[in-house]
Amino acid sequence: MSTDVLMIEGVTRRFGAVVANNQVSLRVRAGEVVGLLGHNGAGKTTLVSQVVGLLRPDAGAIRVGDVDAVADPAGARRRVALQAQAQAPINGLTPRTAIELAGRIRGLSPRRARAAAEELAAELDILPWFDQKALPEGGGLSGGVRRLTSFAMTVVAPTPLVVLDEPTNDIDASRRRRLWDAVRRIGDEGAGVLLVTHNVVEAERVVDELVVLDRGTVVAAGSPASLRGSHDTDLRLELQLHPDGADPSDPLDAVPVPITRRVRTGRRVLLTVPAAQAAPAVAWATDLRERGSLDGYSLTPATLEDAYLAVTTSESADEAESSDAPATEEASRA
Ligand SMILES: Nc1ncnc2c1ncn2[C@@H]1O[C@H](COP(=O)(O)OP(=O)(O)OP(=O)(O)O)[C@@H](O)[C@H]1O
Repeated sequence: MSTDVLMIEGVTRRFGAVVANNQVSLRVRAGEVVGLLGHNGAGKTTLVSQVVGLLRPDAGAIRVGDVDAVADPAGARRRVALQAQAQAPINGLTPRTAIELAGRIRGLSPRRARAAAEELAAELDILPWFDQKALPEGGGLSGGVRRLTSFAMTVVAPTPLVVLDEPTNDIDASRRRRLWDAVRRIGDEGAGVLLVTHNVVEAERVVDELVVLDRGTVVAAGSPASLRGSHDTDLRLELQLHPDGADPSDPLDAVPVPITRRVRTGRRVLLTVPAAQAAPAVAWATDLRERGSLDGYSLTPATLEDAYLAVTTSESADEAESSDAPATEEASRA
């Protein structure tokens, strides 16, 4: 028997002229955490909506376990726990009640639901607000505590497939770390997890596989190590520009070492440099900083984020709307 808890094959979905998903294929096996990465509007939520039966694909197949999710969306839905991108409607409830209720709806006994809610609240560090009511218009509980409560509601009972759509939005750094650890634990306990996120750097710690969507199409897929792959011998030289934004690496000819990639986000410029060029690159950046042409710089190994930028950044980066997406990118000069 296949251990696939989710199999997506050749899924295409259009909205008028927009091809939101174009021949997308991916699979999630039991015990595996698969990250789905992509810029704003890449088609991630459209894909998730089809997995849970909220949208029908124009073409392609989706199976959740042994169920054909296109023919039997209700049957598929019973095998999926979804944390949607929108906050769960919990006004009038405390996190304790909301998580227990979700557990009861998913078939836990009252005793087991109570115990599971308390364990999750401790794991996610939300006990200080556990008995505090969510009030209308965002009152009573912060956005981060609401998001963590939604996550706990999603994972309170075992489900073959867990789909998390941007679960870390609004959450502070220390609780994000707890949430990532909980995601990994849920996979290790046997669920398949499809994790939609913008957070490439943090997701790398917990995912087994990554699928990168760019304008509806899968442009890369594989383990974090294999995606970093060819970039292992590259270094990242990050320049911090002055507030006036003057960029000493523009034009690229001004840089005395070969640059394989240049991406600018605000006052940050990421230059990908071959490892063999580390010494002249540092000498150049040090000189610029001493002359006051830079606020600072750092030289580090290339990361998964660099690999991600390499596959998603087009020469006309006009879709780059998100704050963590590149603003501009220049072509290579290897
Ligand atoms: N109901 C809809 N009607 C028309 N166009 C839509 C609809 N839903 C999504 N789209 C379009 O489909 C494309 C993919 O959108 P989608 O929300 O799936 O992207 P996303 O990767 O989830 O983005 P984000 O990271 O911003 O949530 C976008 O161009 C979007 O404008």
